[in-house]
Amino acid sequence: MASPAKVRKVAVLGSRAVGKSSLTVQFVENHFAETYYPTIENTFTKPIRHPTTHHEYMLEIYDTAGQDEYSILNSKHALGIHGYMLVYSVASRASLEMCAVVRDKILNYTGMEWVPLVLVGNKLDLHQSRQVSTEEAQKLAKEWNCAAVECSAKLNQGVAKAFETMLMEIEKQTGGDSEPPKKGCVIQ
Ligand SMILES: Nc1nc2c(ncn2[C@@H]2O[C@H](COP(=O)(O)OP(=O)(O)OP(=O)(O)O)[C@@H](O)[C@H]2O)c(=O)[nH]1
Repeated sequence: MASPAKVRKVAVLGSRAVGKSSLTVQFVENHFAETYYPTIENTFTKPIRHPTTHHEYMLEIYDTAGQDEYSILNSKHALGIHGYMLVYSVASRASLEMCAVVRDKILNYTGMEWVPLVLVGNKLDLHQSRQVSTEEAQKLAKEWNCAAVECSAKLNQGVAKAFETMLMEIEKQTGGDSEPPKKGCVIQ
């Protein structure tokens, strides 16, 4: 009998209305809704294959309510999480700035200097109203030693790649170990 796929837990974080739910729903259920319903908290699961090792994993995706500078990162955002997708809209500079705030909170909360992280620029289809260039996001990702991707949940462009990149970032670090890194103390 085949051994069960390894579970990898991913939290999707970022400002309100950047498309966290749309991205997740497009990836898991292959559809897109124009109507905006603010998320409270949702969990999704989907099998995924590592693009280079071709090993199969089960992704557990935590779609969160949008964060702002006053949100407190709670244990649900950090406990047992293997990787973080920090989502911004390419049409909103403020939402990119929020990714930096959220990243600081993750590092503070986990006590880590580095965690597997993907900077995800969504709403790539909004060419006319772009406020964040690809180069700027890549530069930031380099500073943070993380990956950067751009996508459109609406057009289903780059969506699967965003999650595959997340898996690769996680596996780069765990090297196949199923436990997320532990350091410092995590207050519950
Ligand atoms: N043009 C465009 N609109 C998008 C895209 N992704 C999401 N949207 C729209 O943006 C709005 C917000 O999308 P959500 O997925 O609900 O955003 P969210 O980040 O989950 O929002 P919160 O739950 O409040 O944090 C909705 O009206 C979506 O239809 C995209 O790729 N392109």
